Amino acid sequence: MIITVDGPSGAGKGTLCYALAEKLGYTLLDSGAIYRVTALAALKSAVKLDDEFALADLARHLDIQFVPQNGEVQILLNNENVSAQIRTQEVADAASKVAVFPGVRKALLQLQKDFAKQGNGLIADGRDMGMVVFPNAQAKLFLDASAEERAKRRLKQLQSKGINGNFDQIFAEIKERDFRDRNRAVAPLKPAEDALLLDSTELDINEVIAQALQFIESKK
Ligand SMILES: Nc1ncnc2c1ncn2[C@@H]1O[C@H](COP(=O)(O)OP(=O)(O)OP(=O)(O)O)[C@@H](O)[C@H]1O
Ligand SMILES: Nc1ccn([C@@H]2O[C@H](COP(=O)(O)O)[C@@H](O)[C@H]2O)c(=O)n1
Repeated sequence: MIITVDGPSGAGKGTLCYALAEKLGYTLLDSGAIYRVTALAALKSAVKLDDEFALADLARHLDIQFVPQNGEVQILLNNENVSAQIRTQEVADAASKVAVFPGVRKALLQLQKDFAKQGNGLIADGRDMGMVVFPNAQAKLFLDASAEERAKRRLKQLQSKGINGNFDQIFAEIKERDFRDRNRAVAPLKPAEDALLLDSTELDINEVIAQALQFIESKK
């Protein structure tokens, strides 16, 4: 079974997908990490973030590995563990810039589809999982939350890591990334017609997981 979870930044997709993968024993595809690694590779090699041709070439030749370790997946770029580096705000912002280019998206498509070949079921987390990468998925979810709630969550997440964040700045960054993700010409962020829309603004994580599991069961 393939389950897709799409939605904007900070809606709780990663948290939900991790829990679903654990509960169901499925493979997890964090497609955002692939865009982040592409962006990091560009930043490291001084490829400009507006050079579609060079970015697509970089994406086609990306040396990326996903290495399971102690229940987590470590992400390697050119054999270097970049799991922490790809989580910075700079890389998130760069990822949403490189993700607008059709050439980049095309170059990364097969890599994402290949995750379904592992055969034990797949939970795919991203922006275009249900619409583009796995249009035939059996269960599609679109997880949303208000931009203000998502910014609050991101601030709390930073504070829990001992990092001081600024709410207004995080709120502005979330809205900017939403705009870019929702308005790009190719694979814009939007729910598939057959997706369950789940607004988590007023739901805690356990309620989101319970509703998602109920929906998945109904699709089995
Ligand atoms: N329903 C919820 N209620 C409160 N906090 C939540 C909820 N879901 C997730 N969170 C928290 O919000 C933060 C962001 O969640 P998460 O990283 O899962 O979002 P995301 O949609 O995967 O974001 P991105 O697309 O940017 O990776 C985390 O700190 C997580 O613990
Ligand atoms: N399927 C996807 C996944 C991600 N993106 C872009 O990457 C950025 C980072 O994603 P995170 O989920 O890790 O925050 C995101 O803002 C998107 O621009 C994408 O286009 N398609």
